[in-house]
Amino acid sequence: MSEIAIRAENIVKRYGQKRALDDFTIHLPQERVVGVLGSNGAGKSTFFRMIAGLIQPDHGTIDVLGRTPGWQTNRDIAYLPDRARWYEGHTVMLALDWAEHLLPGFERQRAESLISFMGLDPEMKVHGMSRGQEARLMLTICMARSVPLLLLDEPFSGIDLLSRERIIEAIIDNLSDNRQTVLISTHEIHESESLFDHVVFMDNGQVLLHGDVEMLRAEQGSMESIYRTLYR
Ligand SMILES: Nc1ncnc2c1ncn2[C@@H]1O[C@H](COP(=O)(O)OP(=O)(O)OP(=O)(O)O)[C@@H](O)[C@H]1O
Repeated sequence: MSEIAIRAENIVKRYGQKRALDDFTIHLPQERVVGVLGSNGAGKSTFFRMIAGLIQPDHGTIDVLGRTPGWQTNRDIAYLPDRARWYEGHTVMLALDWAEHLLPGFERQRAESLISFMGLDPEMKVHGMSRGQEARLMLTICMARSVPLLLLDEPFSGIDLLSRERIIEAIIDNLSDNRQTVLISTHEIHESESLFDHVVFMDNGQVLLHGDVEMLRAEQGSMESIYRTLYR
């Protein structure tokens, strides 16, 4: 039995009347690639923000790598948020300089080879980038960090099919030589299905189903067909 990376017990998180997480309980294994799946508003980003220590539960407990999330745990987490902020005038290279100075575990050489794999021009200005180029840069900055936990919130949203495939290839390549736990939230189940070792299906702030992909596949079919059945 593998170790637990994230342990959430009976979490409630409210925004006004809305319960973004509602008695949410999950234990996620270490050193696996976990797909966090669910329709719009299911609570995926709320869960990720809580793991990153950006928001606190109103009720329940969460521990991440054995500790309560907060500024102390953040050096062990590379978080790809659903939106980016860049410095005015930064180029791709300057963004890497910034990351190298500020982000614990950032490996410059790995970042540079990912930049070329992702087809990004190092001199390109970050403010003029397309959504797909920006997503590739954000992902590069996350994946170049040698940290135990990677949180990728919607890394494929708004990205064309070929870029998506390239990103998935980069994630798989990057993982083979790393002992990281990776959480990926996505709606793009069809293309990303091959990535996951473990999946969590969420709805209305709760867990509908979760488990080891091989086992679920043997019992119930592809993740895509399970998704279609669950959210019909
Ligand atoms: N800061 C906020 N203020 C008010 N409501 C919020 C806030 N953040 C999330 N919510 C609400 O909580 C619920 C869960 O949102 P969340 O962003 O976690 O879902 P999600 O599964 O990531 O959705 P999506 O796939 O659309 O990104 C939604 O109903 C959303 O409107």
